[in-house]
Amino acid sequence: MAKRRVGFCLSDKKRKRMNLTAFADLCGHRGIEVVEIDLCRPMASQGPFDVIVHKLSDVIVEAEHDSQSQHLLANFQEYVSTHPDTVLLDPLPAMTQLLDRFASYRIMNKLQNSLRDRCVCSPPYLEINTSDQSAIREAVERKQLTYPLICKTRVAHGSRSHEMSLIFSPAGLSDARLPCVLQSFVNHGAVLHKVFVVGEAHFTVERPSLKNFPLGPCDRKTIFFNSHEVSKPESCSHLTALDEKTPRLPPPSEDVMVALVRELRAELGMALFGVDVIVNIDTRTLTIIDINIFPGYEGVPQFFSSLLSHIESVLEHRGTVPPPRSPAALPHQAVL
Ligand SMILES: Nc1ncnc2c1ncn2[C@@H]1O[C@H](COP(=O)(O)OP(=O)(O)OP(=O)(O)O)[C@@H](O)[C@H]1O
Ligand SMILES: O=P(O)(O)O[C@H]1[C@H](O)[C@@H](O)[C@H](OP(=O)(O)O)[C@@H](OP(=O)(O)O)[C@H]1O
Ligand SMILES: [Mg+2]
Repeated sequence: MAKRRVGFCLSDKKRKRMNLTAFADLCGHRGIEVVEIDLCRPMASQGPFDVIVHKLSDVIVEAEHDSQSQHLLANFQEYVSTHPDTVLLDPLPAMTQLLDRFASYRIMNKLQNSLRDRCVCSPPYLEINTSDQSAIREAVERKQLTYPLICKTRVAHGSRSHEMSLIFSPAGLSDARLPCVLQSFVNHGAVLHKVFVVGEAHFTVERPSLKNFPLGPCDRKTIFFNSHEVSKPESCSHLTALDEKTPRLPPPSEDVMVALVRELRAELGMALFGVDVIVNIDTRTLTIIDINIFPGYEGVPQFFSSLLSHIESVLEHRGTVPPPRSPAALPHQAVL
């Protein structure tokens, strides 16, 4: 059989972090050649590719204002449109929607409707595009968002997207940096469950997370933080330190996780993504707070073998994959 070629299009940081060289060795033993794609050179001269695995989130975000990134992206898109048989992990429109929290929160909201009987939800939120303080206060009340609120940048990926804040009162709303989402903070005992999906497989790891806060407005100053300081495996922050008396909740049931991943996989039409969930300490409801494109899979020793199996399965079933559900049917959400 002719050698199959899989191109990888990753940032230097991502390539090193995932140890692509080690993965290429593993693939070599199965007759699959791994090629590192250089987006600065025409892609056609580096092909052909049976599959391309990529994380172009930084390039897509930069291409909004940077002509060099626009050229890199155009090079990629040109190859994709002229080689329709090449399978993309993942399709560009599917992953691009997750770059925008306005879009990904609509997906989370939709998911909570389809998984209602499984007691899965996502916290109420607002899309904020205006600096009109009275309009924001009014919308927070109308939508019955509860304080504290967590404020997240509209752009969901890249180095600037992890700067967040906790807002404790209507007066603190002026600290929100636009455009952003405001989301009700849910007490969850400082435990984050990161679900990492690779094709048909998924793995859950526990991470530190923000500690509990008293419910309701108070005159505390806004807390600014970087999400990577609180929810990486090595994170050790005063914002995650729980009172020792706080009881630990049992982990979410695997049945519910399976249902959640199945629904999300179909909804997104993606194979490499992560979903972050917490368990509400008052209602025990499984609460979705974030969906990530091609995450780090830290703490998942099966990542390489699962990725290889998925690539082999894609190669085997090429041309017979059902199309993803249309992203058009998302509920309307007022933007402020
Ligand atoms: N609604 C919420 N209620 C309680 N805690 C939350 C909520 N949303 C986020 N958090 C906390 O803030 C952290 C960062 O949130 P989020 O996952 O949305 O950020 P991110 O920058 O997109 O993270 P990632 O690195 O996974 O992409 C979470 O790990 C969790 O500790
Ligand atoms: O595996 P987890 O802990 O979920 O962390 C991921 C974050 O969720 C992603 O947001 C990071 O991607 P960006 O650097 O594109 O934001 C992603 O960066 P990476 O693409 O360099 O792996 C990871 O930091
Ligand atoms: Mg994220």
